[in-house]
Amino acid sequence: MSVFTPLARPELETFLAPYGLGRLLDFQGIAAGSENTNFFISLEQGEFVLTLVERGPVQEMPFFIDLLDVLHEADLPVPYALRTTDGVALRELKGKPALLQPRLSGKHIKVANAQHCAQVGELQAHLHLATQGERMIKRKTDRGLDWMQEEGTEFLSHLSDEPRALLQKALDEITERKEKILALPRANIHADLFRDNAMFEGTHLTGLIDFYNACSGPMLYDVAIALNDWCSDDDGLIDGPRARAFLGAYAALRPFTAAEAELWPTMLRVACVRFWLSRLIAAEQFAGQDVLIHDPKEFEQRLAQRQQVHTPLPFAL
Ligand SMILES: Nc1ncnc2c1ncn2[C@@H]1O[C@H](COP(=O)(O)OP(=O)(O)OP(=O)(O)O)[C@@H](O)[C@H]1O
Ligand SMILES: N[C@@H](CCO)C(=O)O
Repeated sequence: MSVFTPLARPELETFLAPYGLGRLLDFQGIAAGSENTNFFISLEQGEFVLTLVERGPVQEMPFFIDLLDVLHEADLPVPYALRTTDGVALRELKGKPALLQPRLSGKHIKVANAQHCAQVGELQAHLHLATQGERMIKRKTDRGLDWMQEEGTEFLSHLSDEPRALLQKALDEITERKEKILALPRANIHADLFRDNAMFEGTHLTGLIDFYNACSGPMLYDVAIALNDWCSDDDGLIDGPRARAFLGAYAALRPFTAAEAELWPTMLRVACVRFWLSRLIAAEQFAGQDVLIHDPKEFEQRLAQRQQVHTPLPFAL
Protein backbone atom coordinates (compact mmCIF):
# COMPACT_ATOMS: atom_id res chain seq x y z
CA MET A 1 0.00 0.00 0.00
CA SER A 2 1.13 3.53 -0.63
CA VAL A 3 1.66 4.84 2.88
CA PHE A 4 5.22 6.04 2.40
CA THR A 5 5.35 7.64 5.86
CA PRO A 6 3.66 5.63 8.67
CA LEU A 7 2.33 7.53 11.69
CA ALA A 8 1.73 6.54 15.32
CA ARG A 9 -1.31 7.76 17.29
CA PRO A 10 0.58 10.04 19.76
CA GLU A 11 2.34 12.04 17.02
CA LEU A 12 -0.92 12.34 15.12
CA GLU A 13 -2.75 13.59 18.23
CA THR A 14 -0.08 16.23 18.78
CA PHE A 15 -0.32 17.29 15.13
CA LEU A 16 -4.12 17.50 15.11
CA ALA A 17 -4.64 19.33 18.43
CA PRO A 18 -4.09 22.89 17.01
CA TYR A 19 -7.07 22.50 14.65
CA GLY A 20 -9.46 22.46 17.62
CA LEU A 21 -11.65 19.80 16.00
CA GLY A 22 -11.95 17.53 19.03
CA ARG A 23 -10.37 14.24 20.02
CA LEU A 24 -8.93 11.76 17.53
CA LEU A 25 -11.43 8.91 17.29
CA ASP A 26 -9.83 6.83 14.55
CA PHE A 27 -7.33 6.96 11.70
CA GLN A 28 -6.47 4.72 8.82
CA GLY A 29 -3.75 4.77 6.13
CA ILE A 30 -5.17 4.88 2.60
CA ALA A 31 -3.87 2.20 0.26
CA ALA A 32 -5.06 3.90 -2.93
CA GLY A 33 -2.83 6.62 -4.36
CA SER A 34 0.66 6.34 -5.70
CA GLU A 35 2.36 9.65 -5.00
CA ASN A 36 1.49 10.93 -1.53
CA THR A 37 0.76 9.48 1.92
CA ASN A 38 -2.90 9.88 2.91
CA PHE A 39 -4.85 9.00 6.07
CA PHE A 40 -8.57 9.07 6.78
CA ILE A 41 -8.95 10.88 10.10
CA SER A 42 -12.05 10.77 12.32
CA LEU A 43 -12.23 13.61 14.81
CA GLU A 44 -15.09 14.47 17.13
CA GLN A 45 -16.10 17.26 14.74
CA GLY A 46 -16.05 15.34 11.48
CA GLU A 47 -14.21 13.30 8.86
CA PHE A 48 -10.97 14.54 7.30
CA VAL A 49 -8.05 13.50 5.13
CA LEU A 50 -4.47 14.14 6.16
CA THR A 51 -1.96 14.30 3.30
CA LEU A 52 1.80 14.20 3.64
CA VAL A 53 3.19 15.44 0.35
CA GLU A 54 5.95 13.11 -0.78
CA ARG A 55 6.82 14.54 -4.20
CA GLY A 56 7.84 17.96 -5.42
CA PRO A 57 9.41 20.99 -3.78
CA VAL A 58 8.04 22.37 -0.50
CA GLN A 59 8.09 25.92 -1.90
CA GLU A 60 5.26 24.90 -4.28
CA MET A 61 2.84 24.18 -1.44
CA PRO A 62 1.39 27.70 -1.12
CA PHE A 63 0.28 27.39 -4.77
CA PHE A 64 -1.84 24.30 -4.02
CA ILE A 65 -3.33 25.93 -0.94
CA ASP A 66 -4.15 29.17 -2.80
CA LEU A 67 -5.61 27.35 -5.80
CA LEU A 68 -7.91 25.19 -3.66
CA ASP A 69 -9.01 28.30 -1.76
CA VAL A 70 -9.91 30.00 -5.07
CA LEU A 71 -11.87 26.95 -6.26
CA HIS A 72 -13.58 26.53 -2.89
CA GLU A 73 -14.57 30.20 -2.91
CA ALA A 74 -15.97 29.70 -6.42
CA ASP A 75 -18.24 27.03 -4.83
CA LEU A 76 -16.63 24.16 -6.68
CA PRO A 77 -16.65 20.80 -4.88
CA VAL A 78 -12.98 20.40 -3.95
CA PRO A 79 -11.11 19.88 -0.69
CA TYR A 80 -9.09 22.76 0.74
CA ALA A 81 -6.53 23.20 3.48
CA LEU A 82 -8.09 23.66 6.90
CA ARG A 83 -6.46 26.23 9.16
CA THR A 84 -5.35 25.70 12.74
CA THR A 85 -6.93 28.00 15.33
CA ASP A 86 -3.86 30.25 14.72
CA GLY A 87 -4.63 30.39 10.98
CA VAL A 88 -1.86 28.07 9.75
CA ALA A 89 -2.70 25.98 6.64
CA LEU A 90 0.64 24.48 5.69
CA ARG A 91 2.09 22.32 8.46
CA GLU A 92 4.88 19.81 8.69
CA LEU A 93 4.80 16.25 9.96
CA LYS A 94 7.75 13.84 9.94
CA GLY A 95 9.65 16.38 7.82
CA LYS A 96 6.98 16.39 5.08
CA PRO A 97 4.58 19.20 4.12
CA ALA A 98 1.24 18.24 5.69
CA LEU A 99 -2.33 19.41 5.04
CA LEU A 100 -5.61 18.51 6.72
CA GLN A 101 -8.60 18.70 4.38
CA PRO A 102 -12.31 17.90 4.63
CA ARG A 103 -13.15 14.37 3.45
CA LEU A 104 -15.42 14.46 0.40
CA SER A 105 -18.29 11.99 0.33
CA GLY A 106 -18.67 9.34 -2.34
CA LYS A 107 -16.24 6.94 -3.98
CA HIS A 108 -14.42 6.44 -7.24
CA ILE A 109 -16.14 4.73 -10.12
CA LYS A 110 -14.28 2.14 -12.18
CA VAL A 111 -16.59 1.98 -15.19
CA ALA A 112 -17.57 5.39 -16.53
CA ASN A 113 -20.67 5.97 -18.64
CA ALA A 114 -21.70 8.99 -20.72
CA GLN A 115 -23.55 10.54 -17.77
CA HIS A 116 -20.43 10.41 -15.55
CA CYS A 117 -18.30 11.82 -18.37
CA ALA A 118 -20.67 14.73 -19.00
CA GLN A 119 -20.51 15.73 -15.33
CA VAL A 120 -16.72 15.57 -15.27
CA GLY A 121 -16.51 17.63 -18.48
CA GLU A 122 -18.84 20.22 -17.00
CA LEU A 123 -16.93 20.50 -13.72
CA GLN A 124 -13.60 20.69 -15.53
CA ALA A 125 -14.95 23.61 -17.59
CA HIS A 126 -16.05 25.35 -14.36
CA LEU A 127 -12.56 24.84 -12.94
CA HIS A 128 -11.01 26.44 -16.02
CA LEU A 129 -13.49 29.32 -16.09
CA ALA A 130 -12.81 30.07 -12.41
CA THR A 131 -9.07 30.40 -13.03
CA GLN A 132 -8.78 31.95 -16.50
CA GLY A 133 -7.07 35.26 -17.26
CA GLU A 134 -6.31 37.49 -14.27
CA ARG A 135 -7.45 34.81 -11.85
CA MET A 136 -4.90 32.25 -13.00
CA ILE A 137 -2.18 31.54 -10.43
CA LYS A 138 1.08 30.86 -12.24
CA ARG A 139 2.84 27.57 -11.64
CA LYS A 140 4.98 25.82 -14.21
CA THR A 141 4.44 22.08 -14.14
CA ASP A 142 7.50 19.94 -13.45
CA ARG A 143 6.19 17.40 -15.98
CA GLY A 144 5.67 19.63 -18.98
CA LEU A 145 6.89 19.47 -22.56
CA ASP A 146 10.57 20.01 -21.62
CA TRP A 147 10.35 17.20 -19.11
CA MET A 148 8.72 14.89 -21.69
CA GLN A 149 11.49 15.62 -24.18
CA GLU A 150 14.24 15.00 -21.63
CA GLU A 151 12.79 11.90 -19.98
CA GLY A 152 11.45 10.55 -23.27
CA THR A 153 14.86 10.79 -24.93
CA GLU A 154 16.36 9.05 -21.89
CA PHE A 155 13.84 6.20 -22.09
CA LEU A 156 14.21 5.53 -25.83
CA SER A 157 17.16 3.22 -25.21
CA HIS A 158 15.17 1.21 -22.61
CA LEU A 159 12.46 0.29 -25.12
CA SER A 160 12.18 -2.38 -27.83
CA ASP A 161 11.84 -1.40 -31.50
CA GLU A 162 8.08 -0.85 -31.79
CA PRO A 163 7.51 1.25 -28.64
CA ARG A 164 10.74 3.13 -29.33
CA ALA A 165 9.52 4.18 -32.78
CA LEU A 166 6.15 5.17 -31.29
CA LEU A 167 7.78 7.32 -28.61
CA GLN A 168 10.27 8.86 -31.02
CA LYS A 169 7.44 9.92 -33.34
CA ALA A 170 5.56 11.51 -30.44
CA LEU A 171 8.68 13.35 -29.22
CA ASP A 172 9.27 14.68 -32.74
CA GLU A 173 5.70 15.93 -32.83
CA ILE A 174 6.18 17.70 -29.48
CA THR A 175 9.32 19.42 -30.78
CA GLU A 176 7.53 20.47 -33.95
CA ARG A 177 4.35 21.77 -32.29
CA LYS A 178 5.66 23.05 -28.96
CA GLU A 179 5.20 26.74 -29.70
CA LYS A 180 1.63 26.27 -30.90
CA ILE A 181 0.78 24.20 -27.81
CA LEU A 182 2.21 26.84 -25.48
CA ALA A 183 0.16 29.54 -27.25
CA LEU A 184 -3.19 27.80 -26.54
CA PRO A 185 -5.67 29.40 -24.07
CA ARG A 186 -4.53 28.82 -20.51
CA ALA A 187 -5.93 28.55 -16.99
CA ASN A 188 -5.18 26.58 -13.86
CA ILE A 189 -5.51 22.94 -14.77
CA HIS A 190 -5.86 19.83 -12.60
CA ALA A 191 -3.49 17.88 -14.88
CA ASP A 192 -4.35 14.47 -13.36
CA LEU A 193 -8.13 14.23 -13.64
CA PHE A 194 -8.42 10.44 -13.76
CA ARG A 195 -11.33 8.38 -12.43
CA ASP A 196 -9.44 7.87 -9.16
CA ASN A 197 -9.42 11.62 -8.59
CA ALA A 198 -13.19 12.11 -8.79
CA MET A 199 -15.82 11.07 -6.26
CA PHE A 200 -19.35 9.97 -7.10
CA GLU A 201 -22.39 9.17 -5.01
CA GLY A 202 -24.41 6.97 -7.33
CA THR A 203 -24.36 8.89 -10.60
CA HIS A 204 -23.81 12.27 -8.94
CA LEU A 205 -20.33 13.81 -9.04
CA THR A 206 -19.51 14.97 -5.50
CA GLY A 207 -16.07 16.41 -6.13
CA LEU A 208 -12.50 16.31 -7.39
CA ILE A 209 -9.43 15.54 -5.28
CA ASP A 210 -5.65 15.34 -5.60
CA PHE A 211 -4.60 18.69 -7.05
CA TYR A 212 -0.89 17.99 -6.48
CA ASN A 213 -0.17 18.00 -10.23
CA ALA A 214 -2.16 21.19 -10.79
CA CYS A 215 -0.39 24.03 -12.60
CA SER A 216 -1.04 26.81 -15.07
CA GLY A 217 -1.21 25.39 -18.59
CA PRO A 218 -3.24 24.89 -21.76
CA MET A 219 -6.84 24.01 -20.90
CA LEU A 220 -6.94 21.63 -23.86
CA TYR A 221 -4.15 19.57 -22.27
CA ASP A 222 -6.32 19.09 -19.16
CA VAL A 223 -9.23 18.00 -21.36
CA ALA A 224 -7.00 15.52 -23.21
CA ILE A 225 -5.63 14.04 -19.96
CA ALA A 226 -9.13 13.53 -18.56
CA LEU A 227 -10.62 12.19 -21.78
CA ASN A 228 -7.83 9.63 -22.20
CA ASP A 229 -8.84 8.10 -18.88
CA TRP A 230 -12.61 8.63 -18.74
CA CYS A 231 -13.38 7.79 -22.36
CA SER A 232 -10.99 4.97 -23.35
CA ASP A 233 -12.21 1.42 -23.89
CA ASP A 234 -10.27 -1.70 -22.83
CA ASP A 235 -8.27 -1.67 -26.08
CA GLY A 236 -7.25 1.96 -25.57
CA LEU A 237 -9.62 3.28 -28.26
CA ILE A 238 -11.64 6.43 -27.61
CA ASP A 239 -15.25 5.52 -26.89
CA GLY A 240 -17.29 7.88 -29.12
CA PRO A 241 -20.47 8.28 -27.02
CA ARG A 242 -18.55 8.92 -23.80
CA ALA A 243 -16.12 11.32 -25.50
CA ARG A 244 -18.93 13.28 -27.16
CA ALA A 245 -20.76 13.52 -23.82
CA PHE A 246 -17.60 14.80 -22.13
CA LEU A 247 -16.66 17.31 -24.84
CA GLY A 248 -20.23 18.51 -25.40
CA ALA A 249 -20.76 19.26 -21.70
CA TYR A 250 -17.42 21.06 -21.50
CA ALA A 251 -17.93 23.09 -24.70
CA ALA A 252 -21.40 24.19 -23.59
CA LEU A 253 -19.65 26.22 -20.87
CA ARG A 254 -16.37 27.04 -22.56
CA PRO A 255 -16.47 26.73 -26.35
CA PHE A 256 -13.26 25.44 -27.91
CA THR A 257 -11.22 27.73 -30.19
CA ALA A 258 -10.12 26.99 -33.74
CA ALA A 259 -6.51 26.61 -32.57
CA GLU A 260 -7.64 24.05 -29.98
CA ALA A 261 -9.59 22.10 -32.58
CA GLU A 262 -6.50 21.96 -34.79
CA LEU A 263 -4.23 20.72 -32.00
CA TRP A 264 -6.69 18.23 -30.49
CA PRO A 265 -5.21 15.00 -31.94
CA THR A 266 -1.69 16.18 -31.02
CA MET A 267 -2.80 17.02 -27.49
CA LEU A 268 -4.34 13.58 -26.96
CA ARG A 269 -0.99 12.07 -27.92
CA VAL A 270 1.00 14.46 -25.70
CA ALA A 271 -1.22 13.52 -22.75
CA CYS A 272 -0.44 9.83 -23.44
CA VAL A 273 3.30 10.53 -23.48
CA ARG A 274 3.09 12.34 -20.13
CA PHE A 275 1.59 9.35 -18.32
CA TRP A 276 3.45 6.66 -20.24
CA LEU A 277 6.71 8.26 -19.08
CA SER A 278 5.70 8.94 -15.47
CA ARG A 279 4.51 5.34 -15.16
CA LEU A 280 7.75 3.99 -16.69
CA ILE A 281 9.72 6.09 -14.19
CA ALA A 282 7.57 4.97 -11.22
CA ALA A 283 7.82 1.31 -12.31
CA GLU A 284 11.63 1.57 -12.20
CA GLN A 285 11.78 3.63 -9.02
CA PHE A 286 9.41 1.48 -6.95
CA ALA A 287 10.12 -1.96 -8.44
CA GLY A 288 9.66 -4.64 -5.78
CA GLN A 289 8.25 -2.21 -3.20
CA ASP A 290 4.79 -2.21 -1.66
CA VAL A 291 3.68 0.81 -3.72
CA LEU A 292 0.77 1.10 -6.15
CA ILE A 293 2.25 1.11 -9.67
CA HIS A 294 0.02 1.85 -12.65
CA ASP A 295 0.74 -0.10 -15.83
CA PRO A 296 2.85 1.95 -18.32
CA LYS A 297 1.66 -0.29 -21.20
CA GLU A 298 -1.82 1.18 -20.90
CA PHE A 299 -0.54 4.52 -22.20
CA GLU A 300 1.73 2.96 -24.78
CA GLN A 301 -1.38 1.26 -26.19
CA ARG A 302 -3.45 4.48 -26.02
CA LEU A 303 -0.70 6.43 -27.77
CA ALA A 304 -0.67 3.81 -30.55
CA GLN A 305 -4.46 4.11 -30.85
CA ARG A 306 -4.32 7.95 -30.96
CA GLN A 307 -2.31 7.97 -34.22
CA GLN A 308 -5.74 8.38 -35.81
CA VAL A 309 -8.34 10.40 -33.90
CA HIS A 310 -11.95 9.98 -35.03
CA THR A 311 -13.56 12.15 -32.34
CA PRO A 312 -13.04 15.76 -33.38
CA LEU A 313 -13.39 18.62 -30.95
CA PRO A 314 -16.89 20.15 -31.23
CA PHE A 315 -16.13 23.54 -32.69
CA ALA A 316 -18.51 26.01 -34.35
CA LEU A 317 -17.06 28.16 -37.16
N1 LIG B 1 -10.41 15.01 0.38
C1 LIG B 1 -10.64 13.72 0.21
N2 LIG B 1 -11.87 13.20 0.43
C2 LIG B 1 -12.11 11.89 0.31
N3 LIG B 1 -11.18 10.97 -0.01
C3 LIG B 1 -9.94 11.41 -0.26
C4 LIG B 1 -9.60 12.81 -0.17
N4 LIG B 1 -8.29 12.93 -0.47
C5 LIG B 1 -7.84 11.69 -0.73
N5 LIG B 1 -8.82 10.76 -0.60
C6 LIG B 1 -8.70 9.32 -0.75
O1 LIG B 1 -7.32 8.98 -0.76
C7 LIG B 1 -6.95 8.32 -1.97
C8 LIG B 1 -5.57 8.74 -2.41
O2 LIG B 1 -5.55 10.16 -2.55
P1 LIG B 1 -4.78 10.88 -3.74
O3 LIG B 1 -5.40 10.52 -5.05
O4 LIG B 1 -4.69 12.33 -3.39
O5 LIG B 1 -3.34 10.20 -3.59
P2 LIG B 1 -2.12 10.23 -4.56
O6 LIG B 1 -1.05 9.40 -3.98
O7 LIG B 1 -1.78 11.66 -4.88
O8 LIG B 1 -2.78 9.46 -5.77
P3 LIG B 1 -2.52 9.42 -7.32
O9 LIG B 1 -2.09 8.04 -7.59
O10 LIG B 1 -3.87 9.73 -7.95
O11 LIG B 1 -1.51 10.48 -7.56
C9 LIG B 1 -8.04 8.70 -2.96
O12 LIG B 1 -8.17 7.71 -3.92
C10 LIG B 1 -9.27 8.83 -2.06
O13 LIG B 1 -9.86 7.57 -1.85
N1 LIG C 1 -3.01 9.34 -12.50
C1 LIG C 1 -1.63 8.91 -12.60
C2 LIG C 1 -0.99 8.67 -11.26
C3 LIG C 1 -0.83 9.87 -10.39
O1 LIG C 1 -0.30 10.98 -11.03
C4 LIG C 1 -1.57 7.64 -13.45
O2 LIG C 1 -2.59 6.97 -13.56
O3 LIG C 1 -0.48 7.32 -13.92
